[in-house]
Amino acid sequence: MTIQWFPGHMAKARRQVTEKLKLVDIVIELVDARIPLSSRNPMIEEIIGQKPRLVLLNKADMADTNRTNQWIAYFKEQGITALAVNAQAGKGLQVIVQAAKEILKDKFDRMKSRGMRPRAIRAMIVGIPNVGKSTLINRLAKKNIAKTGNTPGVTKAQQWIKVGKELELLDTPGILWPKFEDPKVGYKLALTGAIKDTILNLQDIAVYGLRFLAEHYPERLEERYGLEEISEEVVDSFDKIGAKRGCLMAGGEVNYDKTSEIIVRDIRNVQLGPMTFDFIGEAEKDSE
Ligand SMILES: Nc1nc2c(ncn2[C@@H]2O[C@H](COP(=O)(O)OP(=O)(O)OP(=O)(O)O)[C@@H](O)[C@H]2O)c(=O)[nH]1
Repeated sequence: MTIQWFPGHMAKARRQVTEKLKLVDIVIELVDARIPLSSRNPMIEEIIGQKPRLVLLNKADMADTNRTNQWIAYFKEQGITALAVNAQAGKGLQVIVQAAKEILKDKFDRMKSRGMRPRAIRAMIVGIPNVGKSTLINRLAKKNIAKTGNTPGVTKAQQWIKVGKELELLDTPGILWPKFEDPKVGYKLALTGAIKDTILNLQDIAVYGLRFLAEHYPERLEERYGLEEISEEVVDSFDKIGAKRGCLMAGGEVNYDKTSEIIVRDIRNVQLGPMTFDFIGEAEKDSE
């Protein structure tokens, strides 16, 4: 199964990102800390090419901290600096400028040795929908949105946001759409709110979520829904959850759509605790 959303948007977004890449020193790639692999655009390497990059694992407050640390180590092994942040609360943001400076040290040292005037690092944020791009930009911007008309090589004025003295951000982020062939990735995107439920079958998303919980966080199933395990016949578990949460139709039958909605919403809103759906092993399998 290949699901490709908005193929027209995809091509347009890609063109826009490619165009703006010329203006910046570094790309700040925002991924969802709950799905650091599934929330990346699969073409990202190809689109960004040799441009230096900083990866931010956003919504770290909603993810499993141990796994976030494992993912940071994983990116490091690939030669990529990754940081955990919470754009909403403004946590972890102070180190972004420092990390960007370190990544670009050689380039800026070379510029200096050629007698060029020191300037701020220019960056752009890219990421899939709903990953927190606007939240991060607003957090970093405070009130420092500045119009700079004279960016060399562009006719259209770009809006740059000053983040302290040392960093300038393009005010509009690049949107890179997710795309997947593996339905599992789709379920993870749906469970984290990156794609609408309507793209996939809601009951399938809920079943995936329940099975995932049973395998990796069984105690939380028990806590929230009073389930000790997910029965082979998953419908039995739906019956229990639906009955417990009052998702009944006239006649007392459990309403499976309503129950699915509750399960998906609970997972998405962290009612079952912070969790991470992607595992390092899955990344390693992909790169084989
Ligand atoms: N818990 C938590 N929520 C966050 C965080 N960052 C963003 N959010 C929430 O995630 C939702 C989406 O954030 P946006 O900033 O609109 O995401 P975006 O990437 O700009 O989305 P698009 O405009 O669809 O491309 C909002 O409800 C934010 O409040 C975070 O670090 N933690």
